[in-house]
Amino acid sequence: MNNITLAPKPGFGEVTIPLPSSKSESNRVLIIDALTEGENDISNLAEARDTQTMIRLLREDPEILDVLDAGTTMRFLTAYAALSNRKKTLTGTPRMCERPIGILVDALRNIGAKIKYKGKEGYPPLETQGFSEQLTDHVKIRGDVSSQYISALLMNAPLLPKGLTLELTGKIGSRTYIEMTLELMKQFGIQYTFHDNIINVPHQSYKNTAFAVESDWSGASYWFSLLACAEKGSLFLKGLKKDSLQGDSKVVDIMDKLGVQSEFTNEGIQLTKKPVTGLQEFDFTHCPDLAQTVAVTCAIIGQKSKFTGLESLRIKETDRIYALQQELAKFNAQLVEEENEVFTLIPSTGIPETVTIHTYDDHRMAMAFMPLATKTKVIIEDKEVVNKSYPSFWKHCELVGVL
Ligand SMILES: O=C(O)C1=C[C@@H](OP(=O)(O)O)[C@@H](O)[C@H](O)C1
Ligand SMILES: C=C(OP(=O)(O)O)C(=O)O
Repeated sequence: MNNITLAPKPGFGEVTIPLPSSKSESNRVLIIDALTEGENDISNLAEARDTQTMIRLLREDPEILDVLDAGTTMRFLTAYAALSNRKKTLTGTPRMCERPIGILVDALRNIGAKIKYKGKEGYPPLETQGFSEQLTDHVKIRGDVSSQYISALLMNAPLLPKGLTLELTGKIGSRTYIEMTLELMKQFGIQYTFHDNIINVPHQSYKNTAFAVESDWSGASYWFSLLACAEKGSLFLKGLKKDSLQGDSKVVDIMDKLGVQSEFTNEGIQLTKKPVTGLQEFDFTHCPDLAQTVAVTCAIIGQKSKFTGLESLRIKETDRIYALQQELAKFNAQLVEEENEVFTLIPSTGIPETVTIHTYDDHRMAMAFMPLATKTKVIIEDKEVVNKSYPSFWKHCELVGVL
């Protein structure tokens, strides 16, 4: 494994970070593009491996779709292949084959798709075996496991002969990602309604359009965190917009409490330091990808806080709760489960001279712990892990001098 060593760097001057494009937006517009007749003018697609994998699999159209470790690619391509009557095998990394997909497969089978598991029931690998007749236009689906199942169904819904009504049951998690899907569909000409827990998409066609993918707010979060942890500095993050499709733009409000002030300009967002405000409570139900960033920030800046909405973290690239607990402990911070799904983040009581961070095949573990370099020497195991969403991450670290 290829380690990377970050030099202690308490502060920096005024630095501009170019930022990558959003893989979530990219992977949606790629599926929508595949479902549109004619040509869309799509620009600024993400360099993320998850997106490059999606592009390659759609272009080369192989019999075996190996998505590697990309959750959206797995879920979106499963629904796409199943409902467009393509016979494909979908597989991925060993971890991908531990990430559940049964809720999506059950919904697709209810609609009329034939799907067979090739290993364990409810998990990849699986085979889509054809779709000849739509059996129903009303499907109930749990909203509390992964919104990606819902997004996957929604994007295909307009092309179903009878359209589709989804009734979401239970708590709805990652709702902002469902809204992102619907808003993008709308930009490509689709009409829908979403009231309470019912989403209705009538049968209709996607319209050709021009679309430029936005910069990635999840990737931006690490720079907010770096500034929160630094003694001094200011950062300009290019390409972020105030009215974003991405729920992770919530990082602006979260980091405002943790000592980072944001000011939007036409080109992006200017970050400066400000005082931290008291004991904090953070709910990650609709922005789960920010949890690691915020946990590490609080641990470093000495901010005790309460975390909820972490349920989906256990089925992501790794069990992110376990991974956080292990790695935070290396600099004497803790993420303690108090009662059912309520956690307390207890900040560091002392940072050792060198900390080595294990990344558990999870890009966000590597990136979230980078700001620890404001306090000490940090060795991050497996530098390539960031390629999943942010291949230029280490290059951007050079701009602030932690590398
Ligand atoms: O739809 C998407 O683009 C995503 C949805 C979220 O997953 P869940 O819906 O499984 O929480 C998020 O964690 C993931 O990084 C990207
Ligand atoms: C959870 C993530 O991705 P996915 O589920 O698409 O693999 C992520 O990028 O943090």
